[in-house]
Amino acid sequence: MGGFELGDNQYGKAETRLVRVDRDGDTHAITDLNVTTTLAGDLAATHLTGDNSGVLPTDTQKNTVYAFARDGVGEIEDFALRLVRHFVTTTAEIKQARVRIEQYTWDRIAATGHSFARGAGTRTTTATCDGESAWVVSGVADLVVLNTTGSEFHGFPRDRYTTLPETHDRILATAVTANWRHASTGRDWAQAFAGARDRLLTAFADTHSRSLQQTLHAMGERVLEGDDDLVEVRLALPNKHHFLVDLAPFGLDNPGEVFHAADRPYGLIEGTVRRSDAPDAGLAWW
Ligand SMILES: O=c1[nH]c(=O)c2[nH]c(=O)[nH]c2[nH]1
Repeated sequence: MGGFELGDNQYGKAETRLVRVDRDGDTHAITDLNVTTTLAGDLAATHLTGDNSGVLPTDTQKNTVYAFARDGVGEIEDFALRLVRHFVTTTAEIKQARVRIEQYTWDRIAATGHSFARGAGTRTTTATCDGESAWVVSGVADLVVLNTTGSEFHGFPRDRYTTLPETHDRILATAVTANWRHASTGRDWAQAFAGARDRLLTAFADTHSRSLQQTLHAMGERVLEGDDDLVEVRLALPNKHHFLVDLAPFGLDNPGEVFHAADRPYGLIEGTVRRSDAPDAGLAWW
């Protein structure tokens, strides 16, 4: 029986979610990245003896991504190059570095200089029938939107477990799931969808938000206001938290530019807006 030997190995920080905001007066730009760093080199010691003297922590790799973003990101190729060159030149044992970056592209929502949508979302519908009547619900899922300003959250109750600071200016981001109930079963569905989606986007963008709940209601009202055939809209809005990264440990300030786009947990805000004289929903929501 032979012995064992250490084979290929590498390590790093997967999926550091970085959002950078560049503010030029009232016109903002966002760079939204998913960054994975991978390092390899003379790392036998940690595997065989637990000697970590050559192991640049994955936490440090994540911090480096955020700290480098303080100087601006630019093209992702340049940002990735800056990082790999840094990693192979600062820790002697690290001989190879790989930085993979996914960049999520956002479109501007025309209403403001600080509102963005990531993709068009997914169009959805549910039709139901009980043998006599039929109902149609249409909607959109995964319509990801973000405001870089125009969002506050304060005035909430505090108890011994409350740590959340009051904020008068935060990033507000959500992935909209919205479903609207039609009164009729025959109409120009494509036009109705385009209109409702557009009104969701503009209401999100031009509502100065004091809570996501308030924004939800404004979006629901806007959907109904623009289309007499729509009688009820149900919305589910995850609050996709963006936390300002503390760059002070690296001697850097962070005036609202570099954010950690957190994945979980998230606030989940749900609500319905309906016309006071909406007809009975029947099986519409079944
Ligand atoms: O818009 C918000 N609504 C909340 O209910 C809430 N709760 C929280 O922690 N942050 C926020 N933000």
